[in-house]
Amino acid sequence: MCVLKVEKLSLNYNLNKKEIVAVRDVSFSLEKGRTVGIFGETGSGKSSIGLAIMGLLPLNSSIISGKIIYKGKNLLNLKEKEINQIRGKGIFLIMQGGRELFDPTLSIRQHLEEVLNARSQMTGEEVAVKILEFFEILMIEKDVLNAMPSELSEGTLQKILISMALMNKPEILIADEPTSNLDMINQYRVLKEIRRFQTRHDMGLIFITHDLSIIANIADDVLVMYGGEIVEKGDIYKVFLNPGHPYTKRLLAAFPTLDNYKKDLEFIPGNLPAGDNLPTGCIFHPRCVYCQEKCRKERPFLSKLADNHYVMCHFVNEIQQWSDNVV
Ligand SMILES: Nc1ncnc2c1ncn2[C@@H]1O[C@H](COP(=O)(O)OP(=O)(O)OP(=O)(O)O)[C@@H](O)[C@H]1O
Repeated sequence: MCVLKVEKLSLNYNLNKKEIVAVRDVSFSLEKGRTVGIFGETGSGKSSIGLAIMGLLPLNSSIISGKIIYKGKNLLNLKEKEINQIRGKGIFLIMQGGRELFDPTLSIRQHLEEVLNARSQMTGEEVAVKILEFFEILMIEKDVLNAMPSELSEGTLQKILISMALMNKPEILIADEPTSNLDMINQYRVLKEIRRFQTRHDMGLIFITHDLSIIANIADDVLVMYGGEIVEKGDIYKVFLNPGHPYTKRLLAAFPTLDNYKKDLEFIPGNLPAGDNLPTGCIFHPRCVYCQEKCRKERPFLSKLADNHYVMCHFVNEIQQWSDNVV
């Protein structure tokens, strides 16, 4: 069952009188109990999508077009009071940058009690038991409860944010780089716990990251973003095993594995285009080894490569046949 549908979302930022294109024509849907992984380099528009869903975009942003449908309503048309009722229990966002999200004058215990008391009828004792359950699973020391945010590391704060999110039992969790400050062991624990929780509560998960290995580990479907656009999307196995877009192909070729250990890794020359100076035609054409005249002039649209596998490239079928040693 579909729990969230994003349709042709486009949004810009205005900075020093310049229009910065952050997201262009992004569409996807999230099913109950499933995970959509949003992958992209820094600045490719991932966080802006999460903020748009939550109605938390900054004042210098503007939605150019699109819809975000949740329980039959377009979230983009809701008043602040209405969207406030959805935030937390309906859709919960774990944002990047843990420390700023905590009130420096409140202890961790006060933060967590606030979350649990606001959302349930639990007694003080039940709240304490619940908090300690999550702490144990996520390997957080009990003493942390009485600490102030300034006394804790970024990694611990990140794990506390994740506990807060899961305690809320949201229908949809948007996790924006939730494990970026954690070491491998903690990352593994947190991902495992999120997945366990997801299965138990049938939670829809949107997982935003620039780490391909995490996407491979957690996502059912993946959106590969480049310069604000989805250049490839679909079933994780199809995209990873048979990438259709030249950008995805290069990314996966640059992914370190034991097989290519110590070999020169492939890289993509050039940089992500600036949002106020997007290339004409295909957004990836200045960096594409397969670039043709048409790519410089015409913007491609997502076309179907297979069931639940779409690629935004004029020459997707030809590239599959062209010599692989170009990549
Ligand atoms: N408040 C803002 N004002 C102006 N431009 C912004 C603002 N927030 C984001 N941008 C620009 O919008 C584009 C998309 O940014 P966004 O943060 O959504 O990307 P991202 O893929 O999430 O990056 P990261 O992984 O670094 O968080 C970038 O060009 C970014 O510089």
